[in-house]
Amino acid sequence: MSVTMENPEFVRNTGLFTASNTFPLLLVSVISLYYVYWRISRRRMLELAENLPGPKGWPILGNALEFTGSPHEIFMRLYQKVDEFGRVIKLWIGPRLLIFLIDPRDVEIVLSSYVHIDKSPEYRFFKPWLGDGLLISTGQKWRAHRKLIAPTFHLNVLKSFIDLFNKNSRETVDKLKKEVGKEFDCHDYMSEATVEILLETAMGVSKKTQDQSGYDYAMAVMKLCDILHIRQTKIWLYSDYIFNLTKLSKYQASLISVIHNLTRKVIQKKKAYFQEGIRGSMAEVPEELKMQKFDSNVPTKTTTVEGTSYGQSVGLKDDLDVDDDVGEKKRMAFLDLLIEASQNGVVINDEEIKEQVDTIMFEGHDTTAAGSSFFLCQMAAHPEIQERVVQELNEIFKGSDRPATFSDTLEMKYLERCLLETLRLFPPVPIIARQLQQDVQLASNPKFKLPAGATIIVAQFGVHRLEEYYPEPEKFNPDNFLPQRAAARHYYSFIPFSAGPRSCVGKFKFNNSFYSNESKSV
Ligand code: HEM
Repeated sequence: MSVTMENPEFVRNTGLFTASNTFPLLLVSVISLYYVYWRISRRRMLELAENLPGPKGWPILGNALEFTGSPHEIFMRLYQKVDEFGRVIKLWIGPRLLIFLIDPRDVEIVLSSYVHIDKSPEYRFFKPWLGDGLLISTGQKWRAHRKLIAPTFHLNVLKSFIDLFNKNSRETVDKLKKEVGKEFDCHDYMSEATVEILLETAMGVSKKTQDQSGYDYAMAVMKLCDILHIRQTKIWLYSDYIFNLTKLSKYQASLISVIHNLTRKVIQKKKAYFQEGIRGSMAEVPEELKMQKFDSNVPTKTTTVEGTSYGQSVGLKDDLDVDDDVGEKKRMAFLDLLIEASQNGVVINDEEIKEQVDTIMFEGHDTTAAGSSFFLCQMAAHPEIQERVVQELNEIFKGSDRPATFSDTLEMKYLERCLLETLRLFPPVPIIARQLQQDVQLASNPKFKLPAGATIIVAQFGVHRLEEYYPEPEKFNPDNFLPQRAAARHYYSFIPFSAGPRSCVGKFKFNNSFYSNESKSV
C-alpha cells in the first residue's frame, strides 16, 4: 500500500482529518484569512501608525501585555513611556490602535475640533448607568442637549446658590470636627458634601427629603467606577457576553440600582414641585446664613478680576455655548430647566432627563470630591502654603464668622492659585479619549499623522508635567498660576476640564473674560 494522502485507507488509519483535528486547522485558516483581510482593510491606518513612536508589540496581541496589573500600575507604566518615546506614543491592543498625546500643540488640534468630538468605545461601559447622557452621547443629540444644559451652569446661576454653598460647607466642617487629631479619609466627607450640594443646587431638592444619604450614593458610585476601570483595562472583559458571566456584572447591577434609585426619586420629587408651580431649590437656608444680609452689592454680571490667574490665561478655543448678551438674563437651574423643556417634548423626554440627571450627579460630584480632597491633602503636606491661605482668609473676614459672599471669593486669589495648582498636579480626570473620524496632521512633528479610526488619549497628567511650562513640575507651586505666568503659557498646557467644544460644562469660572472670547456655538 502506498503511503499517500490520496489513499483513504491511510487517511482513516492515521486519523489525519478527524473532527478533532479539522477544527484547529479550520480555526487557524479563518484567523489567518481574517488577519490578511484586516491588514488590507486597515492598510492606511497601519502605514500611518508605522511612523509613530511606541514600544514593539507581539503578533496579534500587540502591546496588550502592557495592560496587566492594577489600573494604577497600568497608568504609571504607560506614563513612564514618555521618557522612552516622547510626546506621541502608539500602542496596539490587538487590532485597536491607541495614541497618547501630551504636547499642547497636538492636544489643541484634537480638542479644539468640532469633528473629533466622538468619545472612544470604552465609554460605552458607562451606558447601563448613564445611558446616552452628555458625557457619552454624540451627534445631534449631544449638540441639542449641550446647548440646553451648558447655560444652567453659567456663573449667574452659580451665584444664586451661594447660600446653599455656605450652609453645606458649614455642615461639612461640623462633621469634620469629630476627626480632629485623628487620621481619616477626607475623600469620604468631600464625596458626601459634593453629592448633597448637587442635590440642593442643580437638582433643587432638599437633601433632608431624600431617604438615601449622599454618602451611600457616593460610595456606590466609587465602587461602580472601580468596576468600570477594571473593564477598561482588562481586554477580556470588553465583551458584554463574557462580562455578563462574571460576578462583577451582578455586583455592577446592584450598584446601579442604588444609584438609579436616588436619581429616580429626585426627578419624581422635582416634578411634583413643578406641578404645584414651585420653581427653584426647595432646600432651606437658615436666616443667619442668607447672603443678601452681608453682600447687598452682589454683582449680577461677572467682572474681570485682576490677579485671578486662570482668568488671565483665557484663550479663544473654548465654547461653553454661552452668548455674551444672555449674561444679564435670569437663568434657570439645571433640573428646573430640563423639566420645563420636556413639557413640549421636543428637545428632551423623560428618559433623557433621567440620563442627564445621572450624568450631572456623577460628573458633578466625583470630580469635585477628588479635586477638593487632593487640595486638602496638599494643604496638609505644605503647612507653610496652608498658612498663607489662612492669612488671606483672615484678611478678608477680619475675624468675623459671617458666611462668604461672592465678592469675597474674588479676593481669594492665593487660594485660587492653590486650587489650580492642585488641578495641575492631580487632575481628577487624568486622561480623556476620543475616537478619530479623520486623519489628523500633528503640529509637533510634520512626519506624524494620526490615522482615522485610532483612539486618541489626551493625557492631562503628562501635559501638566511638561518642564518647559512648569519648572520643577513635580513641586506644588501655586505661583505657577501667577497671572503673568499663566498668560504666557500655551492655553492647552493646562486642561483639567478638557478644552474646546466638548470641555466640561461645570468648569472653573471666575470672570467674564473667561466667556467673552468664546465665539462659536454648537
Ligand atoms: C474639579 C471639577 C471638575 C473637573 C476636573 C472636570 C473635568 C472634566 C473633564 C476633563 C471633562 C471631559 C471628559 C471627556 O472628554 O471625557 C468633563 C466633562 C464633563 N463635565 Fe466636568 N469636571 C469637573 C466638574 C464638573 C461639574 C461640577 C459638573 C456639573 C455639575 C461637570 C459636568 C460635566 C459634564 C456634563 C461633562 C460632559 C460634557 C460633554 O461631553 O459635553 N463637571 N469634565
